[in-house]
Amino acid sequence: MKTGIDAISFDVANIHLPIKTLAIARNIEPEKLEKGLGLLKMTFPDVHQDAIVFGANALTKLIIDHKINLNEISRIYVGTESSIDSSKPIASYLINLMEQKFGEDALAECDVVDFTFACIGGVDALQNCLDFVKLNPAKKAIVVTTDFAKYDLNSGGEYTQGAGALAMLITSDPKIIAFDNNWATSTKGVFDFFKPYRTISKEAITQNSNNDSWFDNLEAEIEIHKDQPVFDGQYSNQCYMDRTRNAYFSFKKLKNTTETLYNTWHSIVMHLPYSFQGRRMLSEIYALDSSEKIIADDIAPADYQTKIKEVAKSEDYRTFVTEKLQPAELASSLIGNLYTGSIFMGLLSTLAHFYDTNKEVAGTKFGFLAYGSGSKSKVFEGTIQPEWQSALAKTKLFENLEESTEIGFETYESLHKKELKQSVRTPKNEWVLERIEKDIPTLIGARYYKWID
Ligand SMILES: CC(=O)SCCNC(=O)CCNC(=O)[C@H](O)C(C)(C)COP(=O)(O)OP(=O)(O)OC[C@H]1O[C@@H](n2cnc3c(N)ncnc32)[C@H](O)[C@@H]1OP(=O)(O)O
Repeated sequence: MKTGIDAISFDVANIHLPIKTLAIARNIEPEKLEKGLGLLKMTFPDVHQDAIVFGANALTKLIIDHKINLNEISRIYVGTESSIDSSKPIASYLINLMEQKFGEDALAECDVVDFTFACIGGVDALQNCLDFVKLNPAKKAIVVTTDFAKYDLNSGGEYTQGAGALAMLITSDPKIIAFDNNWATSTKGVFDFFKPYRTISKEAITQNSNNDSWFDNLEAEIEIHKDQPVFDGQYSNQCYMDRTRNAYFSFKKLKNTTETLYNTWHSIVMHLPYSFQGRRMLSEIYALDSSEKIIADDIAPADYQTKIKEVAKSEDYRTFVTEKLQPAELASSLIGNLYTGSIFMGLLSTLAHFYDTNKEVAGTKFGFLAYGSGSKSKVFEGTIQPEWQSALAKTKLFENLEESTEIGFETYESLHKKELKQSVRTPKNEWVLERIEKDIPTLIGARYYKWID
């Protein structure tokens, strides 16, 4: 029996800052960001958008565009690292919004939950849903990945920001891709990137707030949770490389093959926190798994990294990147980081590219290398299904991204600081954040959303 993705929808922030504008404002060479990291545009949420809005929009599109009968949906599992609540999952908000749109009992018997493990939470949700459908072939599940990748102003992560969601229907008769049963995992507990609760004084908050009454009853010190992570960029890259390399070679063992695994994959889809992360991280695996022994067994440790860098610059590796990785990078360059959604956007970008260029890829195998900080990697593979093109006909990824509205640097900074009160774009056919309760004691912090026709 096959299990996999039957349909995909997405919603990304539809305003963006050109990366060149950010580079100039921050005194960074634009070529470093454009040619070194592959960044062109950075999407950013509008005033009325948050992770719940993106998730609800992607889910609503999936249900409407693919005429999904909600009685058939047994699970909605959400991958996210942008939760706004330690108790109530984003999945609970999504159910509430689907009830508003499709009827009070629309998903009354559906199991819903959030999965959090940095950027790999969506892959964890997918793996669970695939297992569920394998056991219950008549049932269907939906995986939603939704995030706002927000970094501090002036930080090394600032140029990798982005925001949006994907929703994927998982069935036992998938039209887009069927996943194989082998999944390899590599895990290690580290602090490369995380979003801890931090202690902050009431004085510091009130000094930075224009709404003092909100803080009147607070203690002198409180714990706050920031959207922005604490991270060590170069260390996070090292963890990414170590985990994916280990998972890749475990995957070879699972498959009991000595063949160069990446040669068996038509396309490679990796977690892309920025467009060129995959190509910068994969050169080591490319060299180690080569039949030509690019890296000799007796190489001195001091020469190892130099050799990997040489491989990354070689003509052979560049050709390999163009053929196998570049299609997944295209959307990332125009969006930025989607955290849990990045790997799935890579899949959609690859398929949308082949769709737009009329390339038939049915029957080919795609390899997936997922990563989440903290840290965990999963390697798995799937086969593209004969009906992938008809299943993607409505998606129009690149046409949609073309319609994004450019914003200037001042607008970006005021959105980042939450100072802007009026949306940049007038919402249409989408969910919006209406208000956050500030007064009723039993509802303080509750978020309310509405659908705008
Ligand atoms: C969240 C996760 O998924 S964990 C894994 C990734 N980590 C993150 O995303 C955390 C947040 N981001 C960050 O910390 C940073 O943005 C990082 C670590 C991703 C990048 O760090 P930076 O210090 O900005 O860049 P770094 O020095 O590593 O690389 C710059 C690249 O541009 C290249 N470059 C620099 N200047 C130029 C130029 N003028 N023209 C062309 N290329 C240039 C460099 O050669 C280098 O590429 P190479 O190593 O392939 O040769």
